[in-house]
Amino acid sequence: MTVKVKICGVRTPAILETAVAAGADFVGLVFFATSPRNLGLQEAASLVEAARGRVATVAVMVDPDDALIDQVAQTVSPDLLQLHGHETPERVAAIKARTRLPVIKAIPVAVAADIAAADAYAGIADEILFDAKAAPDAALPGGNGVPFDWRMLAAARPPFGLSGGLNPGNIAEAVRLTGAHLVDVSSGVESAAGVKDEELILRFIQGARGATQQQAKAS
Ligand SMILES: O=C(O)c1ccccc1N[C@@H]1O[C@H](COP(=O)(O)O)[C@@H](O)[C@H]1O
Repeated sequence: MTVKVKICGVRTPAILETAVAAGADFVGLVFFATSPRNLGLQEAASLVEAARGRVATVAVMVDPDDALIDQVAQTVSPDLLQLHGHETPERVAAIKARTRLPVIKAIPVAVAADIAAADAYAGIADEILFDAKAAPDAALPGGNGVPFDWRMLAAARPPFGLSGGLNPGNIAEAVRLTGAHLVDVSSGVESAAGVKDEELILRFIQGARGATQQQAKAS
């Protein structure tokens, strides 16, 4: 199994090129006003145009209303959507029907019981992404660079994605321990909030690929 890698919070053409050259499968474009990775619609549309056919683009949104969904779908035209808020299964289904785009649904995890929340999205979300639940006083619902205890994912139904505090130093262990088929990183490949680092992106993707090979040998 080859682990898919998503580099989230891409904001510049140069970092898009780094992610493509390093072999990323997905790049994430964030639409969340208070995030240091937030993008305007036109900036994002330019990045999607440059990415088309080379790496899949994911629009990351948090409890978006229909107006934002329509603006992103029509102006930016990403390949997928990532819903990172409190979207119910019904809302996810409605957004999919409205946009005809595949949806990644983030499930926040703090305690083992949180894993079961994913079940309600079976057959609705195209991908489940287990992410660390943000602290109540956190400014962002995601993208905080904080991991959760991956051992809780023993109760998760594969396939699933993993995010939250991943970085070049822990990605190999994360893949080996969880068996995630998709890994998603933002803070862990940044030199400062919202500033992606080319070297960290390269090392992260190499670490994910290396872990895949070891896992394949062991099975
Ligand atoms: O990255 C952001 O700014 C962001 C804002 C709002 C919702 C989600 C966001 N990012 C997602 O958060 C996780 C974990 O990120 P990190 O690696 O711990 O920094 C990841 O799925 C991002 O797509």
